[in-house]
Amino acid sequence: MNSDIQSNIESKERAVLVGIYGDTIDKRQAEEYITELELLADTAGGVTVDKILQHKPRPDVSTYIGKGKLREVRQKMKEASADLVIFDDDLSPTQARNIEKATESKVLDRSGLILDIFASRAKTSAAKTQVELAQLQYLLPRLTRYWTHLSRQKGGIGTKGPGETQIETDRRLIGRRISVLKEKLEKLDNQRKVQRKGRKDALRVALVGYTNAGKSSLMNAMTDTSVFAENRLFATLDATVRRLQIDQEEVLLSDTVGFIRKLPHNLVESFKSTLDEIREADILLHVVDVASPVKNDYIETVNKTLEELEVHKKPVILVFNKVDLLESPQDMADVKHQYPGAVMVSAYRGIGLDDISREIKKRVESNYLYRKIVLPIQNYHVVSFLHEVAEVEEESYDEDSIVITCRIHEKYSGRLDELLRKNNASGTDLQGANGENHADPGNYQ
Ligand SMILES: Nc1nc2c(ncn2[C@@H]2O[C@H](COP(=O)(O)OP(=O)(O)OP(=O)(O)O)[C@@H](O)[C@H]2O)c(=O)[nH]1
Ligand SMILES: [Mg+2]
Repeated sequence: MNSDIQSNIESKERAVLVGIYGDTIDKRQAEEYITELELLADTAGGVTVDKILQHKPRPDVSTYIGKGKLREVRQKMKEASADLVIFDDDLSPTQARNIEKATESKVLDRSGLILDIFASRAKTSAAKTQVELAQLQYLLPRLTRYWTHLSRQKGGIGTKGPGETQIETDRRLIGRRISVLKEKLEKLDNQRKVQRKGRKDALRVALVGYTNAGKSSLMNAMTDTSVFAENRLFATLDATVRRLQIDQEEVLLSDTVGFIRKLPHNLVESFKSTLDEIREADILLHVVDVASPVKNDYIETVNKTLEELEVHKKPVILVFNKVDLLESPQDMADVKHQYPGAVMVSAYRGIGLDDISREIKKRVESNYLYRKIVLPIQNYHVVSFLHEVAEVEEESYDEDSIVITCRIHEKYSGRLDELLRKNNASGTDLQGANGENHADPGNYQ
């Protein structure tokens, strides 16, 4: 065997995972969550040697699990020669300190682990800056001698990112570093805004979903490109945008960072620019791993995150990916029954991709209005605005007016109405794309 690989395996940190269940989550969910934590630990380069679940309706304020259970954890860690203990929840700085004292080993919580993965995965300057900011904000309240000292000196999981010297310096320095990073992010954000202006007219579609659902794979399948995808969590940290043509419609498809249960709050904040892709999208494709036994939980987590981002009112197309993994046609029928509007696809096999395009088209059509605009003559800037943003179908001029019939996206309605108001013009809604007749809301004479 290659000696590098050998040493890599040997150097893997051994982790014991700990979680609780009771009031808010039942045992089955807790088991799924701790399996997810195992995958997170694996993604971070660790190996899980034991998993411990305790029935405990509410976490203990000072030690999270009970004192007796903590002794058991310590014992099991010794037996399994574990290097660290990872909790499937966020620990308060006090809890973390107490647990560390009691177990005499490195302690990590869910946020710390996720931050560590993000740190090792960040490639671009923006992602690196965002992760460092989130890490420092996470670290600041935990910056006490004992905990930091022990955790940091041992190296390994939970210690990637800002180096030892930075962390050991006093809070003021970290505070200053935080402002510098924030400034840097603001600059990057402005640059992105400028870039985005150039593409404002195309339809914007964003892939969102739980981590590992197959968003990047779907992006690749739909656009015939190769965006990094793998069976580990958080393969994608930066938004990638690709062009796509659906009939005549030009579509910009963006891949985004995956969501996860209890995504650290400051991490969500610091990924603002990535999440702007979602905020600015016209349509969201919510990708779900259809083969997961906890897909309903995933859907719920994603919906909650979308709500937190205040984008839940956007049109969403639910896309069940990985249908190739379903064992029977009945499984497929069950999902269809539970989620009637959803699209069933396989990024691997290229199944159902046309259905996604068809759904996108359907949503787009329902967003267009047919309008007849009557303008006093010489209002050429209104004419050129219409030519810029709408599909002009008829245009006629006589001595005192210009009459234009056009198909216009509803997102321009506000701007158009304002222009009409300012210019003493009138706009009549003709027929919506869905065949309804609309009353005339826009006579501004
Ligand atoms: N069987 C099967 N596996 C798939 C399919 N699509 C994606 N996968 C696998 O699922 C895993 C995750 O895929 P990604 O495309 O990286 O998922 P993602 O949603 O972009 O994940 P993050 O970027 O980590 O949030 C990879 O191992 C893919 O190969 C599919 O249609 N069928
Ligand atoms: Mg991805």
